[in-house]
Amino acid sequence: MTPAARIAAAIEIIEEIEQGLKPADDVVRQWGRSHRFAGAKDRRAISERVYAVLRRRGLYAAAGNETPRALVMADLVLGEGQARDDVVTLFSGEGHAPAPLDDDEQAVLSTLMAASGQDLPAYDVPDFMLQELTQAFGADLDDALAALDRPAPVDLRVNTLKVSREEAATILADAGIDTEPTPHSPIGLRVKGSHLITGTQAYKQGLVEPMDEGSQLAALAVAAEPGMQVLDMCAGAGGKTLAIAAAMDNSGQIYATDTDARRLGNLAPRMKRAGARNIQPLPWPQDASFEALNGKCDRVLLDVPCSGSGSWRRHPEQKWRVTPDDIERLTKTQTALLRSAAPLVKPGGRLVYITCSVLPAENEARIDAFLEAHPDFAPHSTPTGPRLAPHTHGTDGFFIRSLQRQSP
Ligand SMILES: C[S@@+](CC[C@H](N)C(=O)[O-])C[C@H]1O[C@@H](n2cnc3c(N)ncnc32)[C@H](O)[C@@H]1O
Repeated sequence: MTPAARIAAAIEIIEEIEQGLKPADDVVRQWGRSHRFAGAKDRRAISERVYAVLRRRGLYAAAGNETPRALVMADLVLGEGQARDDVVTLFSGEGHAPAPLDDDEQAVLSTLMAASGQDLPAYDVPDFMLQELTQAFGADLDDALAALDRPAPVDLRVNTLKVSREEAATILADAGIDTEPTPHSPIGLRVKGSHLITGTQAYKQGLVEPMDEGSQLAALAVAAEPGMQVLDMCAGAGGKTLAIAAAMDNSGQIYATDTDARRLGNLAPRMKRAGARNIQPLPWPQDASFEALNGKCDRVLLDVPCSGSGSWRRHPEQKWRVTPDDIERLTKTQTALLRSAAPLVKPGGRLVYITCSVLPAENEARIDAFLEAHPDFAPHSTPTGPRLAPHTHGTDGFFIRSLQRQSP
């Protein structure tokens, strides 16, 4: 593909992402599948362009405007320092190049050429989030936001039901994939270079699963032990459920449930691949109550739905999709989930609340309110502390609080 055809492809992909219906990585992947003529280098270049735009979308939109074509022009000018004539040449309309710039776009290009650092907003985040982010990071705000804007590494969770971390690293190395141990998680490997992990035998045989190191640490913070009764109330497709099953060495019981039956349906094949035998998928009850588990659970995991603001490295499009109304709706759900989880924990057991958000409204504020209303729960320390973030741990942003139910 020519450079101009790659630009046209990036614009097409960004147009679909901007509709807000699908995660950006799904759109990029589907484009690759339906354009087989694009080689690996083309696909990489197109994907890099798309993500460069998504990571600086706020700044680019402020500097020019927010049509996908203008956002890509902004990346060429402000991200790469391309000259005006070169941009006009790329938008030639010839062959597979994007259509020529119209008069309005020529004007946007002039504005972009004149834009200087001082004209641009200091931070590429929605205004309504800035106060929360400042509260969360204080003097580290610049470092934290810069780290949330950088691409994330590919981390793998080693399935210790089948192999040790060292064995998995050797098997991957034999397949041409070099890794290094993750610095904080004892069950993680960080992949060096770019590889399609889901195509490897190690993945197909259930030896490794792609999982951010922060997510691994969050699952380990549940501190589930063999023989325990565990409820994973927001199991989704079971990423953390499977990590907990391995920590329990397949002994005891994990009930995995979710309001989204389709996502939960993806757990069964993953359990099979992982050789996890102590997980019981549980349909979400119509009355949203789990009376049979009242006071019986050693651990209840609440990996609650959240803004995803800790995962902007992987899902930069989320930054501009979440609205203040979403945050309000999410915090209500988080409060309701905490309330319904509390009675399920047995005395001496723990409720573990996890978000992949860095916003205090979804984190500290929820826990403070919960503890105020539930004096029978008290904070229990976790090895990493409550906050993980890219600038401090090299992980996605996570909030993890373990709350122990006191014996009467
Ligand atoms: C952060 S995701 C869970 C990810 C999963 N634990 C993992 O490790 O892959 C949050 C999950 O909460 C579920 N959810 C959304 N609203 C819910 C509700 N009111 N009650 C329970 N689960 C809910 C979503 O369907 C979603 O699967």
